[in-house]
Amino acid sequence: MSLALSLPETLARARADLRMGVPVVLETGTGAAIAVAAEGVSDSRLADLRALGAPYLAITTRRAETLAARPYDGDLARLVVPQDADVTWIEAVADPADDLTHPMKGPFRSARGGDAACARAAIALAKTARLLPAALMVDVPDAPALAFANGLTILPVDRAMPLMADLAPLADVIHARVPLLAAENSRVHVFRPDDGGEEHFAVEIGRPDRAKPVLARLHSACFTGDILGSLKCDCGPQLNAALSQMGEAGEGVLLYLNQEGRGIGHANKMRAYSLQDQGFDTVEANHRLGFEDDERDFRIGAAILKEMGFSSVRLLTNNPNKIARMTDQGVTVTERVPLRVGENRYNAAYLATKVRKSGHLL
Ligand SMILES: Nc1nc2c(ncn2[C@@H]2O[C@H](COP(=O)(O)OP(=O)(O)OP(=O)(O)O)[C@@H](O)[C@H]2O)c(=O)[nH]1
Ligand SMILES: [Zn+2]
Repeated sequence: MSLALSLPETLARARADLRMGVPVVLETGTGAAIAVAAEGVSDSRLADLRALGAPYLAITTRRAETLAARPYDGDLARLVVPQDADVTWIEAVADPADDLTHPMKGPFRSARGGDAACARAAIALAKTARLLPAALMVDVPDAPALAFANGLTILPVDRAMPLMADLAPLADVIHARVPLLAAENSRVHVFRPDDGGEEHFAVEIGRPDRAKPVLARLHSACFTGDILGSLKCDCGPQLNAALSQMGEAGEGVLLYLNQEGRGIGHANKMRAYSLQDQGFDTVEANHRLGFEDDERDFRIGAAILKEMGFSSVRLLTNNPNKIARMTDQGVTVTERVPLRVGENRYNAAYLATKVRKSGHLL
């Protein structure tokens, strides 16, 4: 018997550590580093890291582009933290909130050469923890000793990265009848991934015939639009229209995927909204934060559909990327059913940006 943690368990713990501001030790076969999330880093943590060596800040190339810093590592840059830099410097590099009022003055010095695998893993972890994609790090020679002496999680990067890239298996934990305003004969299913990540929901309306294409919607969580009735997007009206359409047809399946803010998490979506108040559009705001414009993983939607026995769909969407991703994953899209509702004076520019930059269909 062994009580040692499995790799998925260690990964889940590392993610939780980063969210709490706790350092994580990352190890490859040839090197190791200690990392903390840049978001909310404290003076004492910075001092702890300085005591171990020369700290650097790993950021994505998207963020580096805004800062005019050199990304020598392809998808990321490792910025050398100047001797006199304090936590406000780290926050200002990681978070674009004050880019316009207090532009960061470079030149930034990027590390070149060496292995960026630990930095890449730290950024991937920060993203899955729904934090800003930036990590304060120091290379350390004796990672196991450091982790053991301080009770820190130690993550083997070479095995963790493929695991993070894989789709975590999802289990249909429970389903129960929930009569909805739009459709009384409805059931809600809860799907739980085995990596400790977010649960997702499926609303099954009626008893759709698994042998025929089902009217389906892949809805991404939008707290502001779905719950608060925000006028900045079209999510709430789309959710209600999709459910009504399925109710009228007597059957359908709506997946409620907990990928808030196109997969960047709610705090980051609010950061993006704050940048939009400064004049950036939805795509530019994501990029300034260091994210791609869409960080969602649509394999989850396809996996849930298949798990429920659906292999072909009539998909309610204006997003051709969703159709492509379903097709890639072996779900046949027999028809695109347009879903254009809820345009108003606050979201007109947002919807136009999605058509212009994200390929959305009118
Ligand atoms: N990052 C970010 N996310 C946003 C913004 N506005 C809305 N969202 C999120 O975008 C997602 C909207 O997803 P969907 O309704 O599936 O929209 P879509 O990809 O345009 O596809 P269709 O609606 O199917 O055409 C939700 O997760 C929202 O929280 C924004 O300005 N920035
Ligand atoms: Zn929305």
